Amino acid sequence: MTCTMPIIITGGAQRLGLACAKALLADGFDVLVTYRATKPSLALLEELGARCMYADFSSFEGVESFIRHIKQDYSALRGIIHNASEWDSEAISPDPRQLMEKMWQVHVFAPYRMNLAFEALLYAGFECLGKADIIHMTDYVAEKGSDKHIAYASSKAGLANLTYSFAKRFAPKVKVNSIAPSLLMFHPEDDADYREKALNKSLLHQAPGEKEGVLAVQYVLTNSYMTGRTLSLDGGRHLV
Ligand SMILES: NC(=O)C1=CN([C@@H]2O[C@H](COP(=O)(O)OP(=O)(O)OC[C@H]3O[C@@H](n4cnc5c(N)ncnc54)[C@H](OP(=O)(O)O)[C@@H]3O)[C@@H](O)[C@H]2O)C=CC1
Ligand SMILES: Nc1nc2c(c(=O)[nH]1)N=C([C@H](O)[C@@H](O)CO)CN2
Repeated sequence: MTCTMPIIITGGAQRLGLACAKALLADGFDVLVTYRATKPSLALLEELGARCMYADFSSFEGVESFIRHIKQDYSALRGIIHNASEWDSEAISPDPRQLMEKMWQVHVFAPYRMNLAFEALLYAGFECLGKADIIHMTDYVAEKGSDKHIAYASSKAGLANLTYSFAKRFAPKVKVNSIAPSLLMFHPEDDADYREKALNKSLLHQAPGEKEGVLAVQYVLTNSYMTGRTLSLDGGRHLV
């Protein structure tokens, strides 16, 4: 059993999760990142002081195994950021049952099961540090739906709803909030036409990058009077 009280970032070996891990390490947090595929970023994170733990949330057993490892190694947690996600579409996933199960497994069941399992550890973190947080990384489409990512959007809406229930259940010790981004960053393979259309979906016409997601996480973690809420990061997309 170690004496650190980490904040867990699921799926933290790339893009937003990685940027959050680096920023929170610089802010002085103990950071534990979960990864599935091995990536060069893991060595860098370990060099910076993070612990990197393999976890695959695509099965019930994978979630249970991760919970067992955390409970074995820690008696308290500063928090958990449910960032792990897959943005699968109906176009690339022809089997509706498989797609829906996959999206709800990673975006709803895994966070739900972990939140319940880590209740006592989060309370212990609160007793020691005076703060404990759960952050759900949802999506703008949880509110509006998406014609090309129907199952994905529904599962992010499920995750958004968990925010309300866990905020009630864990109050006043653990704050539970969502961050709901719209476009943060493109993928290298996105073509010019796609990029233009995506940028035009918001009032601010930006793909702001990881840094805006990081700032949102830092705000939620610093804040002491916000729970059961969603911080929207969408460039005013709801007004277009
Ligand atoms: N990027 C954007 O513009 C937007 C992002 N968001 C949300 O913000 C968050 C971060 O986005 P982004 O950085 O782009 O995410 P990415 O898709 O780039 O990364 C997600 C991470 O989750 C991990 N992951 C996926 N499935 C599983 C699983 N079953 N078990 C364990 N780990 C898993 C992946 O690991 P591996 O590669 O090893 O599978 C990967 O490291 C996500 O929740 C996303 O939905 C919302 C709106 C816009
Ligand atoms: N897990 C992921 N979720 C999302 C991603 C992603 O790359 N991984 N990307 C998006 C898009 O940026 C979209 O918001 C605009 O094209 C949404 N969710």
